[in-house]
Amino acid sequence: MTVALHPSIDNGLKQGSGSFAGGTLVCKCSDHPVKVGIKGDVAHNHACGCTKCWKPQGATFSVVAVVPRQNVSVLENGDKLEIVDASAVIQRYACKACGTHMYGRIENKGHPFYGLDFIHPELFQEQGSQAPQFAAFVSSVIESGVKPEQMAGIRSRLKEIGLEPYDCLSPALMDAIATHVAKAKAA
Ligand SMILES: N[C@@H](CCC(=O)N[C@@H](CS)C(=O)NCC(=O)O)C(=O)O
Ligand SMILES: [Zn+2]
Ligand SMILES: [Zn+2]
Repeated sequence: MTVALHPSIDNGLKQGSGSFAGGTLVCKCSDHPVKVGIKGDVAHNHACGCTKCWKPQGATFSVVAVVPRQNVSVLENGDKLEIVDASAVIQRYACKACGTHMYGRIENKGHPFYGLDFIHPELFQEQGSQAPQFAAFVSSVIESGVKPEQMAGIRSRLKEIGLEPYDCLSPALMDAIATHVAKAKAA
């Protein structure tokens, strides 16, 4: 049996249209779902193995991407949202009823990713947003109960579907973070 990573990638990556104009993220509630509007396409979409990012039932990885925070607006039933952990760097707004994380926001203006919100593209009603580009925090899945001996199979399945596995973020994002830190130190 192949390793289950996440339902939206287990049958292979679905490439984005390249011209996704944005759409609406909808939580899992059948009654009064939370709806969040997103303008434009997502960026840096990736699978994340960390314990903090929301995953659907049975998934080993989260699929998460960023959008400019000004492109995010709560459209309906925002009273159902609560911050999962106010002390986390990323404040994740989840539906109190179904637990789905609708967006994550960084309030620390000095953070390298300040200005970007984290969202889960699988919650779009619409098709065509950017496909995942890589897998991050892969070793962290062990913290959720994956056995270390399963890791070789997980990494090889990620590579097979075209997601290079990293145990932190991708080199491009790690370089962007380090560049931000170096500039802040020099200032
Ligand atoms: N090994 C840790 C890693 C957590 C972590 O650092 N997650 C990254 C990727 S989402 C992060 O930026 N977290 C900031 C936050 O969760 O606020 C875990 O799995 O809990
Ligand atoms: Zn809900
Ligand atoms: Zn994560």
